[in-house]
Amino acid sequence: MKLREKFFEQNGGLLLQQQLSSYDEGGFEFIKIFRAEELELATNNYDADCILGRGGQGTVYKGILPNHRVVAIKKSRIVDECQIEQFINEVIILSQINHRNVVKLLGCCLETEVPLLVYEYISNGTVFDHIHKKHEAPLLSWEDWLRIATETADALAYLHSAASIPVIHRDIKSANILLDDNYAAKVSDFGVSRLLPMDQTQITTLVQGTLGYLDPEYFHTSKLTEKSDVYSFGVVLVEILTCQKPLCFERTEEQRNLATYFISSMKENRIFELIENQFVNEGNTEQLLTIAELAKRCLSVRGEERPTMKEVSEELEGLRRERHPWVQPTHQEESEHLLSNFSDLYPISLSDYPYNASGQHSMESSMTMSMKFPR
Ligand SMILES: Nc1ncnc2c1ncn2[C@@H]1O[C@H](COP(=O)(O)OP(=O)(O)OP(=O)(O)O)[C@@H](O)[C@H]1O
Repeated sequence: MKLREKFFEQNGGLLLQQQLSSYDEGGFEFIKIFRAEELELATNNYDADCILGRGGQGTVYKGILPNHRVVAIKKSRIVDECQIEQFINEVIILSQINHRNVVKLLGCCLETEVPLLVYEYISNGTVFDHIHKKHEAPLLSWEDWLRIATETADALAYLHSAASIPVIHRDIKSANILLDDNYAAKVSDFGVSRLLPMDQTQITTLVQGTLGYLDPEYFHTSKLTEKSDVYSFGVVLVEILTCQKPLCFERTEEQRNLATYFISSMKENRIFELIENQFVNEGNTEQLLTIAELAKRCLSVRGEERPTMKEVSEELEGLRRERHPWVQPTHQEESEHLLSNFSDLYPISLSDYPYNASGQHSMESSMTMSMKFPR
């Protein structure tokens, strides 16, 4: 067997072909299979100067194809079975999705030692960088942030209900929302996303996600529903409103987890102490309060009390359409410690959720999880 064919098989090529044909007859047609040489040429042989970023799954390079199209190429880290699964998963999910606020997968390459994914290039970095690296560029206006939040909510509403098979993203965070030339939001990183069969409203899974954004109910029960993305989106909303990181060990214990700190500030009518000054100065305090209320509902401990992403997106869209009475001015700790803190912060009574779908006690499954630390 030729080396290319060996890698193709090793990289899950056959599995991918098989999976794609079982989901959607046309899915694979939109995805180009790149030759290894094409991508080597595009990235000047994966030159370090072309690196756009690094994530849990691997390194992302900027590349230029012979037709001058600029692309982002994700090169998986040393391959193990779990990463191959995440890789195939991302191809399958993204091949089903077509939305202006979801990053487009253009193709993949399987004939190399590690699999490669080729996306449209999104030029303006991540929401995380824009919020937390204010020294590098001025903070966008509140109006821009409201639009970015609305676009993200719209993409999630689409994933949950309008895509051919509902998709739960499972790792919504500001670092996974990219911004294009016009600062339009593009949801990315579908490595741990799940397709939700139509006849199932929840599935039991290994808990995946990023601390600070992770739905406490899902954390305790391992039962995955769309409402976990609603929770994580709520954290992103609070992150935008306050320009603070979801988890920060430099803050006092009661302020460490932004979501809980935000909720307690709401209860004590101290929310304007937390909201970014620039947004307050821009003038629409009523709108900021409405968004804070919406974020609070997204962060409800019980998933069933959270709104759907469709409701969230409609509410945000409604706010955007309102006429504005203002003018827009031109360390890492031990994971066990973290997880026990997380349980303390969200004291859900486990007796409320004693069993998961397979009848096991939910604690059992919440012991096995794949958790990321926010960068
Ligand atoms: N389509 C793209 N266009 C431009 N830059 C991108 C693109 N996709 C990813 N990046 C950059 O590469 C970085 C890492 O990408 P990504 O988060 O998808 O990798 P990952 O390995 O899946 O990470 P994670 O740990 O979140 O799973 C991003 O933070 C971003 O800076």
